[in-house]
Amino acid sequence: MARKAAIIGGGVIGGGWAARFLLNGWDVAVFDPDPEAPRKVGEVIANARQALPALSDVPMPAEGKLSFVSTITEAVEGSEYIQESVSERLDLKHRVFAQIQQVAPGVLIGSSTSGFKPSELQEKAPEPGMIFVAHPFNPVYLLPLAEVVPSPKNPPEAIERAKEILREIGMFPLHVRKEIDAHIADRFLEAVWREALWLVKDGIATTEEIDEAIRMGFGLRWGQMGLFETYRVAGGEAGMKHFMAQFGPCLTWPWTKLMDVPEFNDELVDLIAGQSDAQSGHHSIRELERIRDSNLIGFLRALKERNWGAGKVLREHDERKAAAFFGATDSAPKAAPLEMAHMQVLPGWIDYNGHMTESRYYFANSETIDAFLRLIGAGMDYVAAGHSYYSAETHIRHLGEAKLGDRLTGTIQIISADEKRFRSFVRIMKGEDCVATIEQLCLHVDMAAGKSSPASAEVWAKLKAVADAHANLPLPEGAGRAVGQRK
Ligand SMILES: NC(=O)C1=CN([C@@H]2O[C@H](COP(=O)(O)OP(=O)(O)OC[C@H]3O[C@@H](n4cnc5c(N)ncnc54)[C@H](O)[C@@H]3O)[C@@H](O)[C@H]2O)C=CC1
Ligand SMILES: C[N+](C)(C)CC(=O)CC(=O)[O-]
Repeated sequence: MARKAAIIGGGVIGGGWAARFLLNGWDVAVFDPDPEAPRKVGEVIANARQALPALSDVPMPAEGKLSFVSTITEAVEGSEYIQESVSERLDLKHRVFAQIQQVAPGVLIGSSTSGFKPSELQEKAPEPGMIFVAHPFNPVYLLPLAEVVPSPKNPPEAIERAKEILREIGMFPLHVRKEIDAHIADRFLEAVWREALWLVKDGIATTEEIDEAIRMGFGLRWGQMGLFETYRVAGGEAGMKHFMAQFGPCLTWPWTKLMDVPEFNDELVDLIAGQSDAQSGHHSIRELERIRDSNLIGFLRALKERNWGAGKVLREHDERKAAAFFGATDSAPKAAPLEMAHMQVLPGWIDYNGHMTESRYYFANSETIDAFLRLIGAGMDYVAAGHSYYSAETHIRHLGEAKLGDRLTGTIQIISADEKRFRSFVRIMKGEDCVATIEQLCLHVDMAAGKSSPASAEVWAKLKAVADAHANLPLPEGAGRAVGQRK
């Protein structure tokens, strides 16, 4: 049976949490008194369905069941985990915790609060030890960070359990050891935000110029190395000490107005909102969300390729999903092609006919097969130990066109398999359209001996599990075709 999470508060952040749990196979019950909440959450989930699977190189678990309920009691009933994401007001959060704990004693309650300390959230609660901060980042379904902030009242084992649940849904729980207003990351964001407000208010820069200063430079650096590692490199061969010596004196120069906050009034709001409208008002918020998500996917996939930073978290999550895929009987392979690879058509893939060049279809097949090989345990470790699968024969059919920027998905169906070989049928999908099929025979090889050999028992068991499940599928249209054969 699927595990259940309750999401209390279905706004921007609650919707993101709902999507993350749901797409990782949990049932989700959302409670929010706003009658618009189901629509809003639905739109966030629709975006997430386009985005999150594109980060995965193993089949996603079957989506959980989503329900919108009319009471907190219904939401938390049977829930293993509760995430509170109501508006940022302490009195409201206290009321919500009291209602939850009346009916769900002993259940973990993470709060999305951007700034309240856990000891503040726990005041007057019947079970303070079950309430802690789990502060996410928008979009919650793509960004892995969740700052987990306990107070001394939280039993360490409860916090460890919460961190494990967050890992299971692909997040990176950062344990904040000492509670502090606004945790770690929001202190940072607040500092940058205040500085930016000053720059606009003082007429130094527009909202657009500030955004360019971030996204054309240090914003790109931060996404992959953070602050300290970046500055260490900036110190040159002499490293961090040299960097500090060179830039330390700036600390006493007027390089920041941090503690001096601009007066928050209508004039400031109009100034910022007006410039922001001029900068980005030609896009709807949903459009901006989709642009943001697609950029993040490209960026995160590049990091995943390098097994670096947030990309490492994605790989670890894939490993967990792969283990679950062959583990529990209810998540065993199903009689359906497996969605294995996600790609985007890049400029270098386009030929003189203005569409994706033929060699890239072979590449797309390789991406799909390689992901499948990793899934069945025949990834790079297996190769390093001297065994691999080699391609023996391939037949590509071009059925449609892929153009620059198109997002493609590679699915695989195993037509037949034994200990020494498998015959696969890969479909390269552009949305609902199949733009190409690639049929291939792969042979298992002992690389030192240079000849075919039976796969290891573990690899064969997994390959057989998929082949057995796919044996119930009809033979794909086009399988076994020869070049030039009439339909
Ligand atoms: N928006 C952001 O960028 C981030 C916000 N957060 C935090 O997440 C929490 C939620 O923020 P947002 O989603 O941005 O706000 P939001 O305004 O989009 O959503 C808040 C939701 O809470 C609902 N709500 C109000 N009273 C409720 C109650 N008694 N029971 C259930 N739902 C109730 C509202 O109807 C609304 O849909 C806040 O604590 C915020 O600090 C955390 C990370 C980022
Ligand atoms: C602006 N904010 C304080 C609500 C931001 C966050 O809490 C995190 C984020 O997603 O930027």
